[in-house]
Amino acid sequence: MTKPFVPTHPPRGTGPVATWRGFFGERARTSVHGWSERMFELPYYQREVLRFRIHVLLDPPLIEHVVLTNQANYLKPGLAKTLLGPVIGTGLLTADGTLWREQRKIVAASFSPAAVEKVRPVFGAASRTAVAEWRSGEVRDVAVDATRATMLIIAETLFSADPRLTSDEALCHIAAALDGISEPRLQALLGLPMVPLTPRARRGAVGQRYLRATLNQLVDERLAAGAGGDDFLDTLITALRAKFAPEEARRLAIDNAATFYLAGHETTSNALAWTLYLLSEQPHWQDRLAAEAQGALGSAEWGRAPVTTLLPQLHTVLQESLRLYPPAPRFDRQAAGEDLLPNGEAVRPGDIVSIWPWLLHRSRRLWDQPDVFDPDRFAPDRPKPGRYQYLPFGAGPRICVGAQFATVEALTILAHWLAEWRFVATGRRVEVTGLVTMRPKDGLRLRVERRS
Ligand code: HEM
Repeated sequence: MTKPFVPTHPPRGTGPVATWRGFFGERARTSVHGWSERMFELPYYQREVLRFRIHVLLDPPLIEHVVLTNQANYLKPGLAKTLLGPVIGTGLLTADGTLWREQRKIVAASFSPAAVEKVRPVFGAASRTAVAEWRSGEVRDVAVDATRATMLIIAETLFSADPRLTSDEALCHIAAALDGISEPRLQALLGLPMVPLTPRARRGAVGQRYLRATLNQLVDERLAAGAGGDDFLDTLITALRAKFAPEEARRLAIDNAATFYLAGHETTSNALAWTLYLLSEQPHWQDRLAAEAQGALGSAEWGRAPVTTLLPQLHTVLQESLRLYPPAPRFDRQAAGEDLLPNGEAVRPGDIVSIWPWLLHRSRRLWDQPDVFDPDRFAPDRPKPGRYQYLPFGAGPRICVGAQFATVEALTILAHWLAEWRFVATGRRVEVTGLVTMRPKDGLRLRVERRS
């Protein structure tokens, strides 16, 4: 019997956290920092932050009500639109109502299981490119390798590998753009002008301008060439032009190019990094998965059967990793009208409802030993967790449109890497950081050793 492994998580306090702490110090940098123990037990919690009343939903029936049953009343929050608007405009992630529905219909086909199967060879090739320069025995930041691999994959699968999206310069700008997105949130909350005040916010603004300008250029070039190709961007432009007036179609093409470029790589790269961290601490799991991956990659079924079937143990580990470190640790909605939650709490127009996979996935009411790494909880012979209890990809009609893409991509990359390489912890403490997505603080430095 091996000792239960409790992977890293931020310290927890005993009492409620003061609101101001959300704007200064570690909690302002790390959204999952400083939650009190109580929050991992409660089904519901209410707090006021500046002029907003926030309902934190920690019980599956409450979540089902908001994301499914009465979802028409719950929109993407105004604050998120203010912060993300300069980068992703009114693309799929931030749009509501009819504009959202039309865009979802347009992009759904590009992310269907059949479409994802078609791009699996790209995932394999990117996995091999990423390790080409690795030297056995060296210590590397594998979080950076994961980001590069997922970024190349998005650039290749969605934008036919345009070099303006894959250069080192692009990589730096995009990382800064993402990092700077939530920096001016106090200004946004107070309704003040969104002037970048901190160095991080200024770097973010430069990165965001670079991304928008590059995608503007890309879309205009595609439009000038007739957008007759069959990659994601050309398909998107053609479908948008069939539905919207030319100028709106052009703007939505740029908004969605930015949306998919940003939403489509950072989350998956964080999932990869957290999985490698967990495995570096659990060598016996790593050896099991290496054997499974070697068998799958060498079989005639690779490339034909679904990766989830060929890599059942790796799939349980990925699911457990997404439970412990959901790359999107929270997502919110804002009430359009009045409502009554199933627990009897009244919701007023403008209230925020906040859904926290980070808290929900570690709730002591819902999980057995929630802080322990135990991939077997996802084994096929065990009962599946409830639909609204485990939501790394969200739930309801707005569930992540890239969930299948991300799962197949992550499993493919991990299979290639684990089959050939051993990832060894260096003894350095790993900590969590991030406001919008959750990643290892200061990267993930691991020793990589070639398996003989
Ligand atoms: C492990 C990887 C990923 C995770 C954990 C993740 C997580 C999520 C979550 C939680 C949502 C729902 C947010 C909400 O309801 O407010 C979401 C939405 C979305 N995701 Fe992902 N995502 C991942 C990968 C991807 C990929 C690979 C793509 C695209 C290539 C993508 C594109 C999107 C888009 C466009 C939406 C908005 C969908 C809509 O509102 O209709 N994501 N994602």
